[in-house]
Amino acid sequence: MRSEQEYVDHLYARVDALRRWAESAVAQAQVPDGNTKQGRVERDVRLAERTRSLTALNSVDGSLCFGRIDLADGTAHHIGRIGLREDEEDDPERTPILIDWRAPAARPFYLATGHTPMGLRRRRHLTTQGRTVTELHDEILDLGDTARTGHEDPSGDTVLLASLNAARTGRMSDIVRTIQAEQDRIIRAPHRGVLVVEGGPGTGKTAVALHRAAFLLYEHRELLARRAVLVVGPNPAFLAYIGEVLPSLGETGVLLATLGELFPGVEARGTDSAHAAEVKGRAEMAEILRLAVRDRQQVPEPGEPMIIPNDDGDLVLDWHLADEAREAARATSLPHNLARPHFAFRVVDALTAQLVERIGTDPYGGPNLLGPDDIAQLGKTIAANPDVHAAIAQLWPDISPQEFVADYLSEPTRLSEEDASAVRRPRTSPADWTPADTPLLDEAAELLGEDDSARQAAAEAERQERVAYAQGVLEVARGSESFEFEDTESEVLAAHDIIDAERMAERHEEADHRTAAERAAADRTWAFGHVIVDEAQELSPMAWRLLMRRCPSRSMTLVGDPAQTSEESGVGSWEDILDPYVGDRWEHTRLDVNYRTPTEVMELAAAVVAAERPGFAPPSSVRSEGALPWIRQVSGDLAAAAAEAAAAETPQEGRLAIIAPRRLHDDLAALLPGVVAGADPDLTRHLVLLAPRQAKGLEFDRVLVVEPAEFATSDLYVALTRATRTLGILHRSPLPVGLSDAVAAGSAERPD
Ligand SMILES: Nc1ncnc2c1ncn2[C@@H]1O[C@H](COP(=O)(O)OP(=O)(O)OP(=O)(O)O)[C@@H](O)[C@H]1O
Repeated sequence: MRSEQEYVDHLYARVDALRRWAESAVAQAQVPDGNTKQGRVERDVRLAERTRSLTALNSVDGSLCFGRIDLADGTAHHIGRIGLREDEEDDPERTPILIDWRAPAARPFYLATGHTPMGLRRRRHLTTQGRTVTELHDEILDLGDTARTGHEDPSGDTVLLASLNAARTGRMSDIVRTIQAEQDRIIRAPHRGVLVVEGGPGTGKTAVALHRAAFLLYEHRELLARRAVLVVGPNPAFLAYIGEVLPSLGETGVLLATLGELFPGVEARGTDSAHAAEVKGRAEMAEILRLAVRDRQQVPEPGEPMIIPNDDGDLVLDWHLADEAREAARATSLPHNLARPHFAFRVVDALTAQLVERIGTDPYGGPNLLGPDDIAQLGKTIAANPDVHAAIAQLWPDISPQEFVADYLSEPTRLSEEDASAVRRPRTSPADWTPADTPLLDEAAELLGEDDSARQAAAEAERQERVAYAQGVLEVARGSESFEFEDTESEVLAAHDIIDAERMAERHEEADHRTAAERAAADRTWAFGHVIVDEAQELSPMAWRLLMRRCPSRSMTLVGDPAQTSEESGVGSWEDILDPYVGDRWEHTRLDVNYRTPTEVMELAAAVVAAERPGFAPPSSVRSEGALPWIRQVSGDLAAAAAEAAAAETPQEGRLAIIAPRRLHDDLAALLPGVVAGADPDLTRHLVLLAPRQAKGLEFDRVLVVEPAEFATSDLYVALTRATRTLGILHRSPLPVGLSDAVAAGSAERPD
């Protein structure tokens, strides 16, 4: 133990020295090398890299080193959260003193067995508290080796079980010390495309997905630090629950978001009925919206032309003229807003021709009397006529995605009356956007085209200002001549002239210090380097369209469990989800061991699904609590009985969740001091009140399920599998069949 403590002390001394260095390096990196663009870019890259190193160094305090492998050749490596080498001054060879858990050399720590020792003699787990080594657990992998350390762990899973038995904190922690072999294979899977990780409750899908993100960031740092990784989770409480895992592994280039947060500028906090969410999520919505956009490209009715007053004579915008302009604009295949100038151009052109024809016709049949200059002048007047603009805006309006979707939802088309009335929503404030609207907004943005002309114009004006300033400084202004971009000669001259001025102007540009993840969050068209989707079974076809747009490389990890699907719009099969995007070029993996739920609880939960799906195979639990779940029938006030049971169950350490139908929440919250009913539960409290769907992905030491007959089967399965220790059920209505059968079979206790 002493020599391990000395080794760990040495590692921390190195971390402290590196941290001091990184702190001053970050300060230095803020100053650019020279004032060139190259200098600034290098400064930004250095700053990002050093800030990342500092974050990683700061994150390791407390559990820097957790393992050691002794090889058959007599060498040993310590394994930790980061890689460390000796200081160059002390050791010119810079010998590695700690191996990053993600490095290939660390792999045997996770994979070696007595059967396949991978060159190892021994595997050691170090447990530390702060910087102090408190326990050692050794596994002998070379069975012929008779040397003993006195720290042998014959079962080999003491450290794993200690971590599984630890009281929960309301925040998920990393599993880097105890990643199991089947999980390690997924975390490090070399597959570059879509990897599906399927597994029952508690099999570590979320943990594995997050560690895979950390691994990929290590393996492909160059690309992923620039493009960022997106992690999509089902709701904000879940994101808060998993939010500390990647920072604890020293990773920051990750954006955690719910579907409702993936359309920048819109906060989708509203809720839909199950029916409305299902309709909005259907694949057909893409075509329906496409046609709805076409509906916004209108023409006057035949025989009912628009008459536009004009100084040189009224203009007649009739069906024929508008239809030709519309066909020409549509033929560009550009999105609606980007095709609009083509429509406008055609209309103005045709109206000009109309006027030229009317004014300039030679009564004696000769050629038109107007010359090119007259015609150009007429065209300019028409193009500047506000009534012409208004007519064009009426026929082919410039629309934002928000306006368009709000309009569509206020008068839905191409849906059955039943579906239309489920989604119909009067145009009100933006606070009404729901997560199921986000993919519709995204689809609309694609169909309409990014209307960033105002932003571009502002940026261009700013750039021109900087250029003008720089030009003044450089004294390259050409007398009184101002830049005219209308004729080629001045354009060539202007372009030539401003090259130096532009370089100069760049020096005045503000550098963008945001991280890739921050920039990605604000940019709808950002292409992420890798996308991880948790609870992937819940997403609708329309949501998949959005996510696939965010990941053109199709480098994705999708984790989920079809048996836990609760959303009506969720896509049932991986084939159905993926076929439209990657055909059959995706890989499927399974996790079959449940690390969360004790055997007794899992058995009861599995009975609920098996009642509907005979032959259902649940994951097998890695441990047992020795206590059967209890089920109690209440004849009086259910909320009062639940509050009483909760008070008796609330642990000193760890967390208790009451999972109850929403209709009981207000009554329960009134009876339980400090408990809040609401959409955004605080999971760090000792007692948490949740509706079944809010419990998705979460876990608690103890769980109390109230009135299970009111839950859909998949929701009940989720609720029953949240407990790491004990489960109790209270009900007034008769139990669902699966549960009553399980009680009859002796899988639960029935206390009086
Ligand atoms: N190798 C491991 N070492 C320690 N703990 C682990 C390991 N694998 C999983 N766990 C723990 O098991 C619990 C369940 O893991 P996780 O939430 O990732 O499962 P899941 O498959 O996503 O479950 P669900 O489908 O119910 O959301 C977590 O507390 C996690 O930390």
